[in-house]
Amino acid sequence: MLITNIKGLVGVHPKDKLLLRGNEMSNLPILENAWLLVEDGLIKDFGEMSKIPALILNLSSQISAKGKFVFPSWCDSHTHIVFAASREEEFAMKIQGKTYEEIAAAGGGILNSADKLQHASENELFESASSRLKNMILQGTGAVEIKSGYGLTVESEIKMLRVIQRLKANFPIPIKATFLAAHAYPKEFKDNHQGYIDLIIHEMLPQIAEEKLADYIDVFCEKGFFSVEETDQILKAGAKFGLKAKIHANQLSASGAVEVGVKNYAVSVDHLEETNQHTINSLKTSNTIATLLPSCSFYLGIPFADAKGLITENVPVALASDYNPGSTPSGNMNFVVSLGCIKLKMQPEQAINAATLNGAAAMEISSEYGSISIGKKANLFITKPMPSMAYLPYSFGETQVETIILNGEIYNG
Ligand SMILES: N=CN[C@@H](CCC(=O)O)C(=O)O
Ligand SMILES: [Zn+2]
Repeated sequence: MLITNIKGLVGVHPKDKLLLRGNEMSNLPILENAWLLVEDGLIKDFGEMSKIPALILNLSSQISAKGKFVFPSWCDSHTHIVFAASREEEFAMKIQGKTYEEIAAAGGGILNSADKLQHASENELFESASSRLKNMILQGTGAVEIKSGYGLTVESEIKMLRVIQRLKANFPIPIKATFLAAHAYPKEFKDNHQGYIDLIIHEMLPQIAEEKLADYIDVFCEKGFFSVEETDQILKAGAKFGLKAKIHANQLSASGAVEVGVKNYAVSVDHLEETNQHTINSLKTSNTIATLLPSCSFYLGIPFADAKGLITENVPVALASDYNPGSTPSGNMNFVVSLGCIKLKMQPEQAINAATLNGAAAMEISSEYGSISIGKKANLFITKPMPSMAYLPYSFGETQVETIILNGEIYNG
């Protein structure tokens, strides 16, 4: 497949650039008036139209992208798209002024989702997650991480991870699975935290490792959920089974979650709405990525993370959707990138890098995805005609994504 007359080929980073931090985040290389050749699902070559080799121009399968931009697909490194039911009754409670913590304490929140998921069949979960994933892909997402965490029993956590495994087998994009049984304490373990942690460590983890059902381990480290000490214990147990950490940190309070993540070599610490200088200091000398989820802040009305502070201090920042039924009922990465600019005050270049190359890095797949480089997977999208690259985040709420290409082939859903 040959794409010609591309107004702007976005994100042509050198192939060995696997993660961006500091000033590098402002550098989004764009090749103007370009062509791109795809072969065997990979980016074979690209260049300027004025220098296109005649041999290539004779290829039969050509797409003209006149006036349009080509982007690497969004890499969404934090989602919870396997769930049994939406929670719009909580939406109404939120509008009345109830906080996330109050809704959870009133039996809503994660436990509400867990109750519904425990009663859903694997097939039902697969069907509904497939439809969400298909919609995300049609909005430009070409790599995704998906968490368990609405099971909260051995059987239902495994059920969720099996659904993710089926999604991996049935979708043409890379999918990473994260084991998040430490998402909330089930009611029966409310006063017996160690009992539930033991269940995670001694019952769930061995089975998950045995069946290779997860790539990462996650903990919701937060007041009222899992303490720093409990998080440490669970992450260390996960590491023994070969699962690296990606954790929910500093969403509602600066509780020491980021620090325990860094201490356990987390690939990423996610959320960070409650960022302070201490949080930033603990990250700046580590290899941990700060994954920010601005559509969660937008929906819950909680603070937006300090993206600028993190970038200034050389911390690599990724953007992800956090798609879930409670705090972010949307997987639209175009909106996430717009919010990155509008609310996190990231420049369009920074936000796009954060949602592509750094998102891929937060799933440890940036050697194959997240930028336009020769030899990388051809997961891309072509926009509608646009005046400039920045028009995409600028025109929030209106999709600019027109054609999806996955593994070098057009994807129609
Ligand atoms: N904070 C923890 N987990 C999700 C929300 C889960 C839910 O409310 O169902 C999040 O990332 O925002
Ligand atoms: Zn989350």
